[in-house]
Parts: sequence; C-alpha cells; structure tokens
Amino acid sequence: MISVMIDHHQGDFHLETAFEAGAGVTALFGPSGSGKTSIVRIIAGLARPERAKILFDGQTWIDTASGLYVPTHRRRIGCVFQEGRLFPHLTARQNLRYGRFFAPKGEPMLDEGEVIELLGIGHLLDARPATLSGGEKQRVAIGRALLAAPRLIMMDEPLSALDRPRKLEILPYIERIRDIVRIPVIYVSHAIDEVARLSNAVVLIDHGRVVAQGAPAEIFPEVAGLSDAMVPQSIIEARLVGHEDYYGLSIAELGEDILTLQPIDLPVGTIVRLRIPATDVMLALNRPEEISALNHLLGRILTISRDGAHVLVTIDCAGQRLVARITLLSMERLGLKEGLMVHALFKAATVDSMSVFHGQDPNAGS
Ligand SMILES: Nc1ncnc2c1ncn2[C@@H]1O[C@H](COP(=O)(O)OP(=O)(O)OP(=O)(O)O)[C@@H](O)[C@H]1O
Repeated sequence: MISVMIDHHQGDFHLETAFEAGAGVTALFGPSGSGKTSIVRIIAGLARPERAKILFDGQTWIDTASGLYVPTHRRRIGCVFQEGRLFPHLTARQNLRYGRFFAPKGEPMLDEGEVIELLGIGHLLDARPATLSGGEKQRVAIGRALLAAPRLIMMDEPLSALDRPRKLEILPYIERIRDIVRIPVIYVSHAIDEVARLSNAVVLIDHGRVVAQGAPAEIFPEVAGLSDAMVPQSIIEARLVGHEDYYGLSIAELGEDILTLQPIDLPVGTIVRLRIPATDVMLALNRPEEISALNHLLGRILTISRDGAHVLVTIDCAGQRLVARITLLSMERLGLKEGLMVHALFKAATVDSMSVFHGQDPNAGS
C-alpha cells in the first residue's frame, strides 16, 4: 500500500493531491497537464516536493515535515516511460541484465527466464533497440524494470507512443504483470481504453487535485466536463455464457439479460469487463422490435445530469450502472425522469474493450 500526500508548486501550477494505492493496477487518470507525471516524478524521487508525505508499506519515503527523504534507488521502484529509454548500444539481453544490476542482494527476485517468457521476448535477446519495434522495446523495458526486484512499478504513458495494433499487442503483457507477478503498479494514462482494461482502481486527477477515486465502474461514468475529448463510459462486468461460431459472436449474461458481443477469446464462465461509450447508447420507452442493435437492457433511471447541450442518463441495469449521453431534446420528448424504466440499446460493435475481471467472481460458490 502506498499513501501519497503532496502539496507542491511548479510555476503557476499547484499540485495538491492525496490518495492511496493498493495491490493491482491503480491508474492515475486525467487530462493533459493535470499533474500526473509530476506526481510520478515525486514518488520516484526524480523531483523534490515543497511539502509531501509518502509512505510505502509502512516505510516513509518522504516526510518533509521531519526532513526525511529516502533516495530514489532505496525506494526500489521500477519505472517504465513512454519511450522505453533502453541503452541503444546494448542488446535486449544486456538491457535486461542492467536491471538486475540494481536489484539489492538477498531480495527475492524474479527469474530472468520467467520474465523473458512472461513478456514473450526470447527471440529478441540478441537484437539492439534500433532494430526492435516500439512494442518490443517497451516489453524489454518492462522486463528490465521487473528484473530490478521492484516493490512498486510505475508506468507513465507506456503505450502512448504506439499505434493501436502495437498497443493491443502489449496490453496482455501488462495484464500478466497485474495477474501473475502481482507487484503493485501505478499506471499513468489519459487513454480511457487502456485504463478501463487494466486498472482495478482509478485516481482521477484534474488541475493538480484528486477529483475522484474508486473502481473504474464508478469513475468512468463521471468524466464528463474534464475535457472535451473524454466521453463518459460505462464499465460493466458480465459472465461469458457461450460462443456463437456461425455468426462470430460471444454471448454474456448480465442479471436476467443476455448481451451479444464481438468474439471474445476466453472460456465460458469467465467474467469479462465491457466498456461502452455513453454516446453509443440509445434509450427507448418500449422494447424496440426489428432494430439492428443486438443489445437491449431494461433498467431504471437513477440520475439525469446536464452535460453541455446533452444530458447524461444513468441507468441501473441488474445492479450495474450504464450511462447514456443523449440530447436534451430527446430527453424531453421521451419525458425521461428519475425512477422511470427504459430500454437501453447498443450495438455489439460498440463494446470495444474487454478483459478478464481480476477480482473475485461475486457469484462464485454461491
Ligand atoms: N518543471 C516544471 N516547471 C514549471 N511547470 C511545470 C514543470 N513541469 C510541469 N509543469 C506544469 O505542471 C503542470 C502538470 O504537468 P504534468 O506533466 O505533471 O501533467 P500531466 O497530467 O502528466 O500531462 P500529460 O498527460 O500531458 O503528460 C502543467 O501545467 C505543466 O506545464
């Protein structure tokens, strides 16, 4: 568990944050310039704050009140940045071993072979960074960080320099670190798809302050207004119940309802996390017939809030929150109000991010 309290000025910018991060992946998420990198630099010991108290597993790393400051190398943090920062004159293997050089003696360490296997980089070991793709470089950089026996991994926009196919290639490896290596990760990003997929906790940062923190399903419906680019999203967890080979679809259940999804290459019974942009959800008062959208969920309106010229309608669907962003005009025409039952519709194709839920299946064993 890391506990962070920072009060620091840089130029006109005031960083005033407090949050805690436990096991798994905690995302620091927020618009550009909100202060995410500044927080990472202070935690890592790369910048010295005016006032701060940072504790990791009960050990004080910084306490400006008592003048305590643990130097960077003694914090044992594995950092991965946007550009992997590999040494260009060393091979991938030598870069990996450079990480090991920093591992303190007597500490339990990950086995080099296991890390190579975990990250799928066995065939790259003799290559130099110049001949590796962006995604391959990042996998080596992650391996180097892991081999230094870190107690905490911090990743600052590790995928933002990569195109979408490279991103999709590397995400499963970060999931493996989360699920297999189980070192806590602080993950900085302003990409909602990455954060929705990877994180089990989100700290939402805006103008240097923590504006919300919690599970992705609580935070992502609330991002309206932070930046024009951020569309509120629903994060829903559902259980895979089948694969339909002929139509190339997967089927999941959410309460009494069935969801039809693009194919998910995971076994039946797996809990999957689905991300649905609020702009892709339509609402109807009656169950529509003869409509192409395959997914119809019946739910009760919890809240309606103004979002510029639009409204955000939050619906309780089998105990999970689904948000729809519709025009004020549509809301008035339908006479939507809190407590009303509505049908929420969305296409299979809009559900474009999914991953294994890494907590306990709430229904397991019951
Ligand atoms: N060394 C510095 N001196 C003065 N101001 C700085 C310094 N470094 C960053 N800033 C300012 O602090 C604010 C926060 O920057 P920071 O890089 O932490 O944001 P961020 O959320 O990581 O942004 P991005 O997602 O674009 O990387 C910005 O307004 C930035 O201009």
